[in-house]
Amino acid sequence: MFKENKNKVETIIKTSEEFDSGRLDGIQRLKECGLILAVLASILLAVALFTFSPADPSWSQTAWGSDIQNGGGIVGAWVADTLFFVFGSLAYPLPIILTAGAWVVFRKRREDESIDLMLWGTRVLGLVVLLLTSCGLADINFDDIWYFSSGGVVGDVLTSLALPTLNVLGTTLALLFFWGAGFTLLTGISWLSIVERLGDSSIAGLHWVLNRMRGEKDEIVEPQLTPPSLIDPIQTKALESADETLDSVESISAIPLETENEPQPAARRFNIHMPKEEPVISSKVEAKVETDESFSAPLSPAPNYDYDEDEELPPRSKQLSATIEELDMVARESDDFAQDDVTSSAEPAHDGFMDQIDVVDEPPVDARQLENVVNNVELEDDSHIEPTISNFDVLDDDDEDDWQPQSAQSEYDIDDYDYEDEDSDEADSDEAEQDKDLTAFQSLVSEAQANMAGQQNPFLMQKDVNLPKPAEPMPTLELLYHPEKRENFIDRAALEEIARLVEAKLADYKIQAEVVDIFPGPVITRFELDLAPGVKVSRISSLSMDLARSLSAMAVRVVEVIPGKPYVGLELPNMSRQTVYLSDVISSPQFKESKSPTTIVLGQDIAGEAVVADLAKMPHVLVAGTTGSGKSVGVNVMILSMLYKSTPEDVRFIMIDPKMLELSIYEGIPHLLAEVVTDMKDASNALRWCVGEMERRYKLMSVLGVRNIKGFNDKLKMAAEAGHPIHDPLWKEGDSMDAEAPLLEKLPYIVVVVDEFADLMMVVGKKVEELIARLAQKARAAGIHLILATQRPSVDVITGLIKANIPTRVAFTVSTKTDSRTILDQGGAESLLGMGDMLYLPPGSSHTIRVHGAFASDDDVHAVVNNWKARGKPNYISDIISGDQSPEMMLPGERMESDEEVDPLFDQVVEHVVETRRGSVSGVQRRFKIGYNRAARIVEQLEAQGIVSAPGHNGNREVLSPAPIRD
Ligand SMILES: Nc1ncnc2c1ncn2[C@@H]1O[C@H](COP(=O)(O)OP(=O)(O)OP(=O)(O)O)[C@@H](O)[C@H]1O
Repeated sequence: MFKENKNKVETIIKTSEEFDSGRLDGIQRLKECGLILAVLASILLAVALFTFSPADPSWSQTAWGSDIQNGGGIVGAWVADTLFFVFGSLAYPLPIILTAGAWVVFRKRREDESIDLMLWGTRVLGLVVLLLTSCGLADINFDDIWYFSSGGVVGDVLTSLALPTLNVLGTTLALLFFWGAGFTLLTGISWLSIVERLGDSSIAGLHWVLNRMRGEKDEIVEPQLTPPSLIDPIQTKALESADETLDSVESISAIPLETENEPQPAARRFNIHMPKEEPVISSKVEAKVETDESFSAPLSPAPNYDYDEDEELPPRSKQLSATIEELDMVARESDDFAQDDVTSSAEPAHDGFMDQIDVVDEPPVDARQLENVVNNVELEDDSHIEPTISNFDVLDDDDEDDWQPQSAQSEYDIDDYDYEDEDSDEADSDEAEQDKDLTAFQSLVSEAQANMAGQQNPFLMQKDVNLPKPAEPMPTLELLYHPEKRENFIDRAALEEIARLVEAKLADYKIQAEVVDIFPGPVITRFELDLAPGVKVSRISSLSMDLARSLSAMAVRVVEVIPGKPYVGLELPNMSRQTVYLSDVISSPQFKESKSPTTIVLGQDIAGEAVVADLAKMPHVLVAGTTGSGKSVGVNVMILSMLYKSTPEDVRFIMIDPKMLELSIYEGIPHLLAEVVTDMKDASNALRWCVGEMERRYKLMSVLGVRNIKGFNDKLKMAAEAGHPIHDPLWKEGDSMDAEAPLLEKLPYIVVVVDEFADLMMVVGKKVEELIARLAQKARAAGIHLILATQRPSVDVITGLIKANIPTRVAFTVSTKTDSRTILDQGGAESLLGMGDMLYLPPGSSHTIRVHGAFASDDDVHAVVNNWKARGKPNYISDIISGDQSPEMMLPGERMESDEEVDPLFDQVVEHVVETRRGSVSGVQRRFKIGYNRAARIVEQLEAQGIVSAPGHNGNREVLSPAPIRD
C-alpha cells in the first residue's frame, strides 16, 4: 500500500519536474556518475592490463630503481599483477565485464520498475560460474602468461581439485558444460534457440553458395503480383501519361494495395490476338433449313416423317440444342407423340376407335372381334399402315381362347363397327367353312401388313426409301446443323489476369518468363512465353503437371517449339468450351478453295482457323485415341467432307467396321465399292482386292506412261477429247465376252476406312499387317488411301511396319505418355481435353498441330447420307468381299496362309514313315533325334499331304501312302 502510494507521489513529482526542467534527479545523477566512473575504471584497468610489465614492482614482484613501465603507474602495475595472479589470462575481459556490469546497474530505468531478485541472483551466479569455469578451462588448455598460470589461482585451484578424479578430458567436459549452464544463467539465452539459429544460417549459407555455383542467382524473381506503380513508380508514370485510358489493375494479391487517394495504377497490356469473325452462313441457308423439304419428303411413307406442314415445328437447330426434357415438354404440349401421327394419317372415322383402344391398359377385348375391326379399317384404306395394330396380331390361338370369357365382361361397346358375333352361330356349315377361310386369309393379310408396319417403324433405319433426287449437283450446307448464335465473348481482363498468374506461377518455380502473346481459341487459349536467356524449355515441359495444378486447369500442354517464333507456348483450357461444328469448317474458304476430291476436314486450330488437309497428299492417316475421345466423330467428319467434295466417279470407299455401328450408316451411298464390311474375314479379302487393284493400276499407268492416277485420268480425258479413246491394254481375249478390249474408264480414288483397326489385327493377324504395309508403301500413286482408326495405341497394333509406312497421324486423347509416343513419336496427346481435341502430325513434319475436331452429329451424317442415297445406288463389286483365297487368286508374292516352310527333314520322314508303316510322332522323334514340337509339326504336314491319316481315338495314325515297291 505504502509503496504504491509513494510511487504515485514520486511519479507525479517526477513528471512535474521533467516537465519543468528536463534534468536528472539526484539518484539519476548518482547513477550516471557511477556509470562514468565505472567506464573510467574499465579503461584504466584495460590500460594497466595491456601495458603490464613483469619488471614493474607489484604485489607478487619486487623491483628497485627502474621506472615503472605500466601505463597505469604503480597502481596499474599492482592491480594488473593481482588480477593476472588471480584470474590468469581471464583478466583481459574484466574491463568489458566491468563496463557491462556498470551499464546494467546504473542505466536509466523507470522508477516503478521492480527489481527481480531471482533474476539478479541467477545473473550473479551465472557470472561467477562463467568466470570460474573459464579460468579452469584456460588453466587446462592455454599456455601460461609470463609467470602466471593461464587460469590464475582460481583456475589452479579448480583443476587441482578436479584432475585427480576426472582427468583432463573429464574435467574439460565438466567445465564446458558448467560454462554453458553459467552462460544461460547469466544471459537467459536458450541453447536450443542457438542451435536452431545456427542450423538456419548454415542452410541459408549453403543455398547461397549453391546458387552462386549454379549461376542462377538472377533467376530468383519475385512474383509480380503487385501493380507496376509499386514496383517502379517512374515507369508507371510514363505509362499513365502515355495512355490515360488504361484499365486499372485488379490486384489478385490478397493484400489491399490501393488507398482511395492514390491514383489507379496502370496495368501492363498483353498482346491478345482476338479470333477472326465467324464465317456467317447466309440467311438463305438458314431459311432453307427450316423449310427444307428435300429431306423430309422422301421419307413420307413412314408415318413419323409425315410432318404437318401447317404446324409450326421448332427449327432444327433449336431441336438439336434442346435437352431431352425440353423436347419432351414440347412434345407433351403439342401432343405429337406416335399417337398423333396415327390419328393424323388415319381416317377421321376411326379416331373414336383408336381413342378407345388407347385407354385400355390390358386388352380385355376379344381378339377376334378386334381383328375383324382392324381388318375393316385396313380394307377401307390400304395405303395406310397402322403400327399399333401389331399389338393385337401377335396373339396366338391359345390367347384367343383365354380371352373368350373376358369378352363377355367387356365394357366396350364395339357393335357400332358392323360386327355381329351372333350371326356366325346361326349360319349353316358351308357358310361357316367360308367364313373360316376368309378369316384365315384376313389374318394372313393383316399379319403381313403388321410385319410391314413393324419394319417401317420410323425409329428403325430406313433401307429402301424412294428418295427424290435433289436438284443441286452436290450436297448443300443446309443439311448440316449450324448454331443460330454463338457466344463468342472473350474477357480481356480475365485473360490478362491469367497471363499474370502464369508469370507468377512460373516465378514460383524460379523460371523467369514473360507472356508476350495471347491467342484465345474456341477450346483453349495459348499463352506465348518469352523465356529469360539461359532458361531451358525442358524445365517448363517437366513442370506441366505442376502448372496445371497450380493454375487449377484440367491439363496444361507445353508447346516446346512454335515454328517461326522464339517463344514457348502454354495451352490452357478455356472456362467455357465452344463446339466446332462441321458446317463451320465446310463453309470456310480453305475448304471451298481446295480443289482435290480427297479434301478432308479436321477442325479448327487454336486460333479458330479451319484445318483442312488433302488425303491424297497424306497419303494415309492413322487415327488413335482412347474410347470416347472423339475418334469416330473425327472419321465421320473426314468421310463427310469427302462426300461434300466428290462424286462417286471421283472417290470410292471401302469401309471396314468391326463395331457394326459407326460406318454402317453409310450403307447404300453410291460411293461405296462394297457393302460395309463387318466380318473381319471379309476385311482381309477387301484389303487383298485393294492390293490387286493397286497392282492393276500400276500396270495401266506404266502402259500409259504416267506417274500417278491424276496423270492417268488427265491422259484418258485428253485422248477421249482428241477422238482416240484408249482401250484397256491389259485385256486379253477370253477375259470377257466382248469382241474387243473395253474402253478404259476414269479411275476413282479409293479410300479404305477401317474403324477399330485393332480388332482387325486381332482377328486376322499378321496377314492384315502385311497387306496394309503393302498398300501403305505403294498405293499413293495408284490413288488408294487408308484411314485407320484404333482405340488401342499399343505397339502390337501400331507396329513399326505400319508406322513406318503411314506418316500422317492424328492423336485424340490418350491415357499415357507412352501411348502418345506410340502414335506421334512424341508426348502431348495425354494432355488433350477429349471430345474431339486432337494433335495432328502432318506428313513430313515433326511438329504437331493442335486441332479442335469438327463435330458432326448423327443427324448430320444421316442427312448427307440420305442426300447421296437419293442421287444414286451403289454398284457393289462382289469380288471385294467374297474373293476366295485360292491359289489362282493369290497376289504375286503372296503365300497361302497354310503354306508353311517345309521341314528339311520332311522327305526323309516320308521315306521312313512309308517304309516302317508307322506314323507316330514319338517314332519320328526317336528316329531323327528331334524335339517333340518339330516332330509333331512334320507329322501334321504329312497329314496335310495325305501321307498319314488323322489320329484315331487311340492316337495312332494310319499310313495312307502305299509302301514302296521293292525289286
Ligand atoms: N469434335 C467434337 N466436339 C464436341 N464433342 C465431341 C466431338 N467429338 C466427339 N465428341 C463427343 O464425344 C463423344 C464420343 O465421341 P466418339 O463416339 O467419336 O468417341 P470414340 O473415340 O469413337 O469412342 P469409341 O471408341 O468408344 O467409339 C461423342 O458422343 C460426342 O458427344
